[in-house]
Amino acid sequence: MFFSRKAEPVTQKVAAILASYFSMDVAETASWCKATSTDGNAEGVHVTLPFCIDSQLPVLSDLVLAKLKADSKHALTESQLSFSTEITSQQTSLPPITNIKNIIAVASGKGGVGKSTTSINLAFALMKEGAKVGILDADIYGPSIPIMLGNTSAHPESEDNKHMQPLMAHGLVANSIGYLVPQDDAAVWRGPMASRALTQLLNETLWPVLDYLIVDMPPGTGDIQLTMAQQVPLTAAVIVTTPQDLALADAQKGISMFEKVDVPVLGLIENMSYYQCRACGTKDYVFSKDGGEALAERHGLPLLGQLPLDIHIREHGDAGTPLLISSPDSPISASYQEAARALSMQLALTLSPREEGNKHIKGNPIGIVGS
Ligand SMILES: Nc1ncnc2c1ncn2[C@@H]1O[C@H](COP(=O)(O)OP(=O)(O)OP(=O)(O)O)[C@@H](O)[C@H]1O
Repeated sequence: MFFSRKAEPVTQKVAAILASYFSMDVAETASWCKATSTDGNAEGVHVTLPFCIDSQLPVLSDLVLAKLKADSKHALTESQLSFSTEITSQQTSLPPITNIKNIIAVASGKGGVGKSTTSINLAFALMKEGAKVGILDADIYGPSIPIMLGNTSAHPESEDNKHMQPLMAHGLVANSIGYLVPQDDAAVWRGPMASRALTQLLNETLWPVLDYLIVDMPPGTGDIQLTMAQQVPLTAAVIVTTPQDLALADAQKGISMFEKVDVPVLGLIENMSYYQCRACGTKDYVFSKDGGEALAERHGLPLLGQLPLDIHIREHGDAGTPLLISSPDSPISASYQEAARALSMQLALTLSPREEGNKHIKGNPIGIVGS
C-alpha cells in the first residue's frame, strides 16, 4: 500500500490523542483515522468512529486541535479535522435480520421498574447521538410503546398482506403488538403464541437500515422471556433495575438468563435511583442507594446510567412525548444521552464485528407510515 510521507504522522498523532481520550490502545484508534488529501499530499484527517457520540464531537474536535497545536509540526485547522460515525454490525449466534445492524434487548427481572420508559428514552437518546434507531415492543402482554409514542390508534400498513411498514413517531421507527391486536386478545395468549408473535413482528416488518433496534422485553425471567431471548438474534442486552434488594435479586436473574443463552450483557441502568426535591435540591434515596452499582460491580459490568425518580419522566411518557422529545435539553435528557453513549461505546468496543460484515444491509424500503 502507498502512504503519503506527510500524512502518516498526523493521523498517528490524532490516533494517539483519541487513544488517550478513550483509554484505548493506539493500534485500535489508528484504524479510525484516515488522511484526507486531494493531490496525494495530506491535507487533514478524517475520523470514523464506530460508536455514536455526536453531542461530544465539538469538545473532542477542540481537544484534538488544541493538542495538535501544542505540537506545531502537526497543527491542523478546524476544517482539516472531520468526524463521522459508522456503526458496525456485531456478531450474533442467530442469522441477522435484514437491515438491522444490532438488536439490543432492554430487560428487567422485575415488572414496573421503568424498562419501557428507559427503552424509549434510550432509543431517542441514541438517535440524538447520531444513530439510526428503531424500537420493537416485545412486551406482548402489556405493550406500552404505543402510549409512550402517542400513537395508540395507529396501524402498520401492508401492501402485500405479508409485510408491515413500521410506524414512525418523532423520527423513531417502531412496531408493537399494541398496533395490531386489542390488548385483551394478547393478554390471554400462551407462551408459544406470544413468542411466535414476537418473531413475526421482527421478521415481517420492513425495517429501514437501523444501527440499533431496541427491543423492549416483557418483564421477568421465565420461560417466555427465555424463549424470546433465544429466538431473536440479539446482539446484546441491557438490564434495567431499581436500587432496592428485591429488584436487584430479579435483575441478577435477568443477567443469568442472558448468560444462559450466550447474549452478552452490556451493562445495567439504574432507574429511580433518587428523588431530588425541587425546592431545596436534597436527594432522597427512595428505593435505597447504590444497589445498581453494587450489582454491576459484582458481575464486572458497567453501570451505564442512573436516572432519578422524576415526575416529568412519568408525565411525558404517559402523554406520548417522552422526555427526550419534550425536554431535550434538560439535565435528565443529558443523563439518558450519557447512558446512550456508554451503551454505544460498550457495544462497539467489547464485542466482535459480524464475520460476514454488512451483507444483510439491503437499503431503505420506501414509505414509512406516519413519518
Ligand atoms: N424514572 C422515573 N421517574 C418517574 N416515573 C417513572 C420513571 N421510570 C418509570 N416511571 C413510571 O413508572 C411506571 C412504570 O414504568 P414502565 O412502564 O416503563 O415500567 P416497566 O418496567 O416497563 O413496566 P412493565 O413491567 O409493566 O412492563 C410508568 O408510569 C412510568 O411513567
